[in-house]
Amino acid sequence: MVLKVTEVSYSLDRLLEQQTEIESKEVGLLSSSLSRLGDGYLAATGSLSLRSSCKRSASLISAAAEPLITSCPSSISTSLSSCLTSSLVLPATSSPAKAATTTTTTTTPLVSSSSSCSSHHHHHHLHTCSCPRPITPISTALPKLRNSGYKISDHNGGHMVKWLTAMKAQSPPHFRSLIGDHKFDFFAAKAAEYAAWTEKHIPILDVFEKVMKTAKGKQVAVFLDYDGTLSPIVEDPDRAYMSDDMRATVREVATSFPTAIISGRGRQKVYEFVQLPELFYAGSHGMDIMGPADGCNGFKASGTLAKDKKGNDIVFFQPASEYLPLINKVCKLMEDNTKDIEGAKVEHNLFCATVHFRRVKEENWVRLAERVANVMKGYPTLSLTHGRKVLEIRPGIAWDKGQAVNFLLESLGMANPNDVLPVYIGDDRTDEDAFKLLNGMKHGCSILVSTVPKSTNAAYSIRNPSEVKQFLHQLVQWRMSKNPSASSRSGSMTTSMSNPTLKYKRTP
Ligand SMILES: O=P(O)(O)OC[C@H]1O[C@H](O[C@H]2O[C@H](CO)[C@@H](O)[C@H](O)[C@H]2O)[C@H](O)[C@@H](O)[C@@H]1O
Repeated sequence: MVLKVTEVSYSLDRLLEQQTEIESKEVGLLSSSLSRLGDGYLAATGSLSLRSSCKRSASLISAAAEPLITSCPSSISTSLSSCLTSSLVLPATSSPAKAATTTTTTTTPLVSSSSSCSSHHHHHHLHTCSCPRPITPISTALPKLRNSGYKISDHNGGHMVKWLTAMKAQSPPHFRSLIGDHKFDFFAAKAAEYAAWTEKHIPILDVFEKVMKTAKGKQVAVFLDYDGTLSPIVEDPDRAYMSDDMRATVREVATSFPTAIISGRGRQKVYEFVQLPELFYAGSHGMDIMGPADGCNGFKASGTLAKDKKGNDIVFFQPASEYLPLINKVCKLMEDNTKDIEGAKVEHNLFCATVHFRRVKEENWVRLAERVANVMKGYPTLSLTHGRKVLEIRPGIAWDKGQAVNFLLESLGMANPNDVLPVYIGDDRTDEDAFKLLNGMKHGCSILVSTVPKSTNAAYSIRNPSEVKQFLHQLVQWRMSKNPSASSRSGSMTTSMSNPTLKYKRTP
């Protein structure tokens, strides 16, 4: 009996998205357990090669595999279940994951049977033969947006409904409400969809060497989104911590390449999470850029010079500074107007305000969006965008993450497209502006973080923060192999940017 790794991995990812309590260490552990198995199969007949040292991980893997287990005949399901839950269980001996049946895509159905196979008619049977088995169309399983009776009536209404529908589609599949073969088919079809999507947005880890060959003779610059890229998505935005491992990796990246974090969050908040003074930070979707005045990896940015509270020299650029009083006002209004909606949260991101839907019951989403639209009506100089279960209010100026990357490249003296290879990794709609910028350049490596197919401008894909860490690590290794003394520059980056004094004035 075989289970496809991508199936378990996919349902695990969905499950992890729903968990708020998992430490990122465990997430990494789980993901790497599965990714070590490649795109092959978990053979439950002999030994599974999943290993871990954490009981909670085991039960999570077990839960992730639950939809598959319930599709098996009970004898197999019991042994698989006990395999998965007996806390690791499994000798790291041979690699059944790389069984002869292994393929790199999942377009082949997870289970199959010979043409004479009678098990097609067995309701809870996991097939082991090779005839194709029909897959239930996913659309029947996708949840629909429920209308609470409110109407979104402002000029942005059309977009708003589209965004809410997109948000809904991002919700983890409700596999617990599917039964038997439907669960099985749902995950099989989803995995096949993802595999087809990765043909257009190739997994960067699969083509790392090839892509890095194009970096020969060029300066690589690294731009990283924060939420969903360096830290896993969690329910409470105040608890979106990055792991110590990830921090150490990002620090290494910054000692090897000019590096910036480009986030929708307020810059101060993202700095509190990352705590690395040697980087550039662009908060509020790029409207609040700051970095060490003595540069990053030998590259210095131009901009307004200032000092932080500790007296260190910093350089900053705030193209929307005059909007600050307005954003303060709208943020307050938004809070007052949404406080009766359970789970709604307004996050003040300095030059942007973010309204969170994640902890709001889906039947109240339209109601919340209506409140946002009503407040927005009074402020035509502001604009509205959407992200992962958020609506974001921002200054209506032509400035976005793409512009911020462009600004940083120019101010770091890296504007010549022949000499530079920018790498940008992000997971959200607002990262698309940066992907577009890179695509318009001569060289550029745009990478979307996603475990599900998404419409994107990114050329490459990567599954989750754990894989991002792996990619960044490979990048550092690549740099070291080209220039073993590269990391020695790190010692010079001593500027501390904690609690910097901000000056809200337009910079030249
Ligand atoms: O540009 P980013 O660094 O990705 O920031 C975009 C938004 O990220 C945060 O929200 C997202 O992550 C939260 C924590 O995991 C999650 O609860 C939320 O649903 C996501 O949308 C942040 O809280 C927002 O302020 C940022 O704008």
